Amino acid sequence: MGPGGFYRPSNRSGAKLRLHMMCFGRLWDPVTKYEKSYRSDGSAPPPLPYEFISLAENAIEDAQLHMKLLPSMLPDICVANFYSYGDRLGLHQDCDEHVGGLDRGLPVVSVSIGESAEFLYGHTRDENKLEKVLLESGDVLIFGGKSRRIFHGVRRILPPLDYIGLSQVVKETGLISGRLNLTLKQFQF
Ligand SMILES: O=C(O)CCC(=O)C(=O)O
Ligand SMILES: [Fe+2]
Repeated sequence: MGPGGFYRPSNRSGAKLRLHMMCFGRLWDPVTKYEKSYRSDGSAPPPLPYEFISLAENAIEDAQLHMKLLPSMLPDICVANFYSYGDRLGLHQDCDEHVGGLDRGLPVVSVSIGESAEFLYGHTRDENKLEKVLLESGDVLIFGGKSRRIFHGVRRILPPLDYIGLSQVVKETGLISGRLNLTLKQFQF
């Protein structure tokens, strides 16, 4: 893709991540975190689409019906990750946002579209003690409150489904085979 589109970022060691990424609303990068406004290709992130904001707000409102203690959150950043079959994301915490928001447990809203993923999470880095959940197309995962700093990662993307097995949303958007994840967060606090 051209400037500002999906790219493979590098981590501190210089190794490329096993996924493609782009940001909306605000720039985040594994090395420079939230420090820069422009990518090395000179591009600034496109604004956060209104539809992304309302999706996150609606998801949180729905979750609050079941979990009254879950704080509200107004997203100002979306990290979009695209995983091809064979891609993955190592264990990490999302903790580069403003510490005030982290301490208050402002939730992360994570939307999955396309192929399914094995998502690991827990309060430890020890892979053997982590929980596993299958994230399928259309799933919305929320982690906030005391779980805002959980370790998490994508262990693997499941093999591509045949066309009939793909969800309506994937057929309608013409998404190529793979998994799109939208992670919505509030940086500013
Ligand atoms: O793809 C996912 O489900 C997780 C993405 C993620 O954890 C991140 O971008 O920080
Ligand atoms: Fe994350």
